[in-house]
Amino acid sequence: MYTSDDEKRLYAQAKQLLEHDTGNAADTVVKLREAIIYADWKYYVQSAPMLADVEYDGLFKKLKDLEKEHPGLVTDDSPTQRVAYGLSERFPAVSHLVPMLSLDNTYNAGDLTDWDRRCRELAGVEQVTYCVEPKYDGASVSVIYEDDKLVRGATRGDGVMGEEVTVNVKQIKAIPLSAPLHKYGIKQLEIRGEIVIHKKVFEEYNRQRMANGLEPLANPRNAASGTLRILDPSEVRKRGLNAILYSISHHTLLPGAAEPDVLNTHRGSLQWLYDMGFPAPAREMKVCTSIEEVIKYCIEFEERRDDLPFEVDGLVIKVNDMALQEKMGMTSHHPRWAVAYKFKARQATSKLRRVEFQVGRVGSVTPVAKIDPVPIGGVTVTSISLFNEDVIREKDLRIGDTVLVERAGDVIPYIVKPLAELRTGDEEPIVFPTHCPACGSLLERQQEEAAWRCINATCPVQVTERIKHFASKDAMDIRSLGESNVQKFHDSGLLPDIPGIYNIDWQGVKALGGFGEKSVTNLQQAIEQSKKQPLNRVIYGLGIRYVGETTAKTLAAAVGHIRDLYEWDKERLCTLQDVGPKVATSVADFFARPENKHMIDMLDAAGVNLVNEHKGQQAAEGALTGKTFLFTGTLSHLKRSDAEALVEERGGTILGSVSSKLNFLVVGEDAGSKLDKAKKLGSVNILTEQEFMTMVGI
Ligand SMILES: NC(=O)c1ccc[n+]([C@@H]2O[C@H](COP(=O)([O-])OP(=O)(O)OC[C@H]3O[C@@H](n4cnc5c(N)ncnc54)[C@H](O)[C@@H]3O)[C@@H](O)[C@H]2O)c1
Ligand SMILES: [Zn+2]
Repeated sequence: MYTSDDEKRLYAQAKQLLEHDTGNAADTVVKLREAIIYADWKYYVQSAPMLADVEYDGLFKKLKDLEKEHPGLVTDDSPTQRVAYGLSERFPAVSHLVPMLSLDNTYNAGDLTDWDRRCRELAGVEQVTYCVEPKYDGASVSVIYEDDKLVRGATRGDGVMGEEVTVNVKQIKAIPLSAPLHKYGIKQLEIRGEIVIHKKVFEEYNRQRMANGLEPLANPRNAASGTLRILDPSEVRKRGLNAILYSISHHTLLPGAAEPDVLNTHRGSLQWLYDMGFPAPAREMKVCTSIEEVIKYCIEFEERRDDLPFEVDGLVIKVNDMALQEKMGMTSHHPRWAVAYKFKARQATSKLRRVEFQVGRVGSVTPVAKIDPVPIGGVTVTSISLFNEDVIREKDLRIGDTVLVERAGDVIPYIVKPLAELRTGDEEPIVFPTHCPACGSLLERQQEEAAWRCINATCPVQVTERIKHFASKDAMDIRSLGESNVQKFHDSGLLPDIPGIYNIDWQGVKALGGFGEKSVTNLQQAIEQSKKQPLNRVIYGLGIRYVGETTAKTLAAAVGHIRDLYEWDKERLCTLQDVGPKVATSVADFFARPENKHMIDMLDAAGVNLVNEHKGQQAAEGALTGKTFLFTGTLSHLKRSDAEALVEERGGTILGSVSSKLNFLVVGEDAGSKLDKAKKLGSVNILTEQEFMTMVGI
């Protein structure tokens, strides 16, 4: 449909339209339409989005605004006049009882306030009650029940006609095959919802695809919509789809029956569906009586988005009163009584300019992509780790490529893929160095390892990285000795190695300039204090390969003095919890090396604590040993990370999800599906935050 030259031109056109307005409205409208139609094709037909969602929405809004200003420029085939894309010829087409529309979008508090004002004007009331619910990122579906039986399931298709996928919908266990509708006087009921795929199921599915040499799917949405349209229902069943049914779009009554009251409000209808066994978001929904409350909830919810089992790309705000909804009506594109509040974008495109190779503290060489700065999810991204050479090869990345970048929540940004269709032929391969960029030693790669390593123990970059790690927050926590100070001191010969921290020539520091009396005193104090840190922090700070904070705690707990570890061989180390052969080998090698023993002697001489006074007391102290915990919802007294630390300090373990292995679920405000699941299991002890605090004695 599009040649590769077309694709390049349209991509450039879209980017240009986003950046500046061309003067001529008629011309801009044509260009916007062209770009949007192309983006739609990439997104819906090819499932390979070319633009980030915000960019697409930005183009769409520009077109809408221009058309509003110049109504004469609106054409019938403008994307603003279309409901949606997405009909294939694989399944029979069926008409929806009520069109399945899109949603209008908002991105910030200001947009929401404007929308609220328009709502109140349209509704002709002073105050509107809203229901706020998650905007599930999956594939929309419409299901119809008649005479208590599920009779039809359909995709959204073009909004008017959808694909009939009843057999596949019946494979989804969350969707009841029957419901007692007659009891409420209902003959026919059409419900709208979203077919979703659990994040964990999605990850597993992608792992399998990759194991079979297939490219992983970009997101759970594509996985859900793809699966719904598979021709083999038994395959659909295997994929573990889930569903959320979030609104009643149509109903007819049995002859003589009265309209059930529950259908007077959106909230009432969701509760009713939920009580009948439908997967309605009755628990996840919040009723708000003002837009300020809506805004507050939206902001809070966005922070928790990553805790949810499903992908959520925003919230949907709906007018609660059904009579008002009716009164407000819809445009050809979206209902006027609902709006989406979209979370910060997680994807964007940028150009890969070059790749730098960075040496880490254990000598592994990591390729880091330098891209044109691009804002994603509230931060500007310029550098992205590419992990290792294999990742570069698998993704077939080249210098000069346009790349799709994603940054999800706290997760570090990564390159999803290059947009190969935009290549001009001038792209260049990424050449991995054969020698260490810091010291020039020949790099080595062990067979079972992904990374190339510099094995020169005195490699200058490795040395500074090790010092930085030792001083870092989770290790010795020497606050004033940040990364830039370490670098500065090392470069001036004042900080040759880790023990050197305790032997800094302060006159030399003062001579460097930039350090006042006060900052030197602060630094000295921070260094002095670090001498008292517990042994596990020292062990973690030494930067032994594969020894993270947890393993460092295990090692420290097992000995009375760090030198005791000199006597531990691999077999004995393997008897410790969570220590496998790989970790054991690394630990044993570390403590066998004379230079490391020398370093420990130096730390000892400097007065750094190397003993564990609590050896043997661990069991007594570990009041929660063997117990598992999980926190959900918003805690009001404790920070989540502090609460988790309280459990771990007492020997307990934090789990990632609710399962039969979970002993205690601590529930904060607005707890969601985890609480429901725990209640369902019945074996989990549910605690309030206060009960938890009493339990741990604070
Ligand atoms: N990146 C691109 O190139 C590109 C191209 C085309 C479209 N898009 C994206 O797709 C969007 C348009 O897609 P759309 O028309 O599906 O609209 P949408 O994704 O903005 O919202 C509408 C959909 O939200 C879903 N939804 C989830 N939870 C819901 C709930 N609780 N209540 C009501 N609806 C809920 C429904 O399936 C509904 O169809 C654009 O805004 C854009 O972000 C991106
Ligand atoms: Zn080196």
